[in-house]
Amino acid sequence: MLRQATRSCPFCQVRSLLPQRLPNPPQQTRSYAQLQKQRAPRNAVSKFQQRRPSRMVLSDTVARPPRPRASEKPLKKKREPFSHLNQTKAPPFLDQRRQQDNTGDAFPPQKRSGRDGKRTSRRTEYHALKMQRTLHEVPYRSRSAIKRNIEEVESFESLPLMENVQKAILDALPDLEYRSPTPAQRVAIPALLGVEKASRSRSESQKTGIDSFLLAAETGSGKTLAYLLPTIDAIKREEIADAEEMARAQAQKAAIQETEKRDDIFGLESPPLTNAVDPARPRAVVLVPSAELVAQVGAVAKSLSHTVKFRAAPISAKNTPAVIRNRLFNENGVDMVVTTPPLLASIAESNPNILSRVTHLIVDEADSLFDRSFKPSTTEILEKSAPSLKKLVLCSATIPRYLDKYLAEKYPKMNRLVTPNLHAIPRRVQLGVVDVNKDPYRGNKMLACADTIWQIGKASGDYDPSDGKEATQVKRILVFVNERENTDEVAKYLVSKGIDALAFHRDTDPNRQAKTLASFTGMEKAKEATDGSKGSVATSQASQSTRQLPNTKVIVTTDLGSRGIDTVSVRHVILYDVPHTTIDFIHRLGRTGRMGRRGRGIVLVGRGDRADVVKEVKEAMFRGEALI
Ligand SMILES: Nc1ncnc2c1ncn2[C@@H]1O[C@H](COP(=O)(O)OP(=O)(O)OP(=O)(O)O)[C@@H](O)[C@H]1O
Repeated sequence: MLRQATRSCPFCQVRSLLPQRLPNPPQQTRSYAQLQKQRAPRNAVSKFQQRRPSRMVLSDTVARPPRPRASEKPLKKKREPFSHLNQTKAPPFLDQRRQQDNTGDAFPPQKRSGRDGKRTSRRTEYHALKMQRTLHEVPYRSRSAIKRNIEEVESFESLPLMENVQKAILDALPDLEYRSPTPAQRVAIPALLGVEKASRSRSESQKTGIDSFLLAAETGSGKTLAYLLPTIDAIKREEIADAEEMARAQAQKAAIQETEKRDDIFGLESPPLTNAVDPARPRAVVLVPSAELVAQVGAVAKSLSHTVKFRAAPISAKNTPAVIRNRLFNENGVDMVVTTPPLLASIAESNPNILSRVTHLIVDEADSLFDRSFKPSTTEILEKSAPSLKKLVLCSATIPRYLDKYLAEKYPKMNRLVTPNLHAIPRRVQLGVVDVNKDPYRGNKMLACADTIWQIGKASGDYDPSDGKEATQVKRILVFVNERENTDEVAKYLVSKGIDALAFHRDTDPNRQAKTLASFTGMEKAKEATDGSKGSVATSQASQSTRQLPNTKVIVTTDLGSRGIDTVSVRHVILYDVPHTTIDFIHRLGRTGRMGRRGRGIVLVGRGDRADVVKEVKEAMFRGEALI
């Protein structure tokens, strides 16, 4: 009993009262803090951490070139909490700094961090987000340097793009009176055109013949044009160079034939040279993860091709074999193919020549395309196109650590093009939180979701700062759930509450999908304005309910709807489930507030949801900081 009492009370000093024969257990001498540690070891992980998919973690070194290998760098001593005490010699860096600094002040007022020991401004610590370890940190010093550099690019005219490519920009951005490049475009276009060719990249291209780029920029920042414009410019220049080369070769051949003909009077006349194009051998390939993105990027490429005159072939598994064949094996040839990796890899198996002329390979949404499901087909295409490849561009709004690590190993000299706001959600997007556990919902999330949609729908028209006028009458709301199985269930419930809602997932009927998305991506907007139709797909479903919410359309979707889709008309995003990672937060909230517009995200926090994570995301958004 006595021993038990002493064990349970760490401060108890009655150990000496114990009889000698009882062995003195070592833990009795430990402090309370030590006992606490013993109960909850430092490296213990919470249930949430155990469940967290370890690969979905954002990299904190996107902007930096990879570290030297272990064999190249000196071994660093591990830092213990009290390791700075009991030292008999000042560390060498302290001596050096003291020598440099005449004041002798060895400890600057600001926190020093980063591998290079440069001064960074003190930023807020996000503990819950740190547990998720999902966000990238670009030092604020680097962000300012990038900002200063991109300020020099004021307009598209100042970029060395070909004249007709400059003109084509008007076709790609038709509704805008004043067009200036976005930060992503200011960073990427000069680098991809070779104006700001980093020395690292140059030395690599001399070795391998491939210039590799990683374009990491926030959602809705115009990455599509950032890679399409320089690619189209390059393939047009190649085309001109090839035509000149061909003309020269033909002239040479004709001259040789002429002399041979003069010398050989009995020889047969050789057949005339044909200028037939080689079908299905594109110069550029754009890889994207979904058929919806194929259609979207294909539409931008097509809009540019009206002025520049090049042939773009968007092909996906949603097209019929006949359509794919016609687009790919066009008798006039094809310059750019926009597709998904599995489809192109399967075509390349039966037609190995298809990748034999590719000089530009763009991997959009690179974090998805280098994830487990797409990686085999993406790398296969990369390997097959390597002999002719000149430029490899990887592009994404989020760079997880597994991708950063993979790229550092595979392309150590990769040119990293990062925008100042990477991994931050724009401040013009507000985040609201609905506590589902409170009245009137009392844990009923579906009710909370329906009520939130009704409140948005009934509110008077939003003011659209980009238009300078009242926003469109129809309000479009995206609801994100974590599991695909829940999309139908939630959509059904919303319909029963008089809301025009649709589930959008991989198995949705393609025609219905296309129609629904068109209304959210702004393609149907013009039609609506002219014929006054609401373009609703689910109106008939909604009409079953007695009370109807007018002029509001809702799509209930998963990550499928969060990747790359340019939902310009969406002003409200509801996060029905708290996203598992900050990567998902960025992509889902990234569907609103695109390209300078304002937006609102609403998170429904129920039982078991990480309210602490939501709180820190909200704080980071308010401060305009990266979600680290
Ligand atoms: N320079 C510009 N000025 C105004 N609008 C632009 C400009 N460049 C692109 N846009 C528009 O911005 C919107 C978003 O572009 P885009 O889809 O390329 O973004 P993104 O960076 O790829 O987004 P995400 O990461 O979500 O895929 C599009 O509607 C596009 O037309």
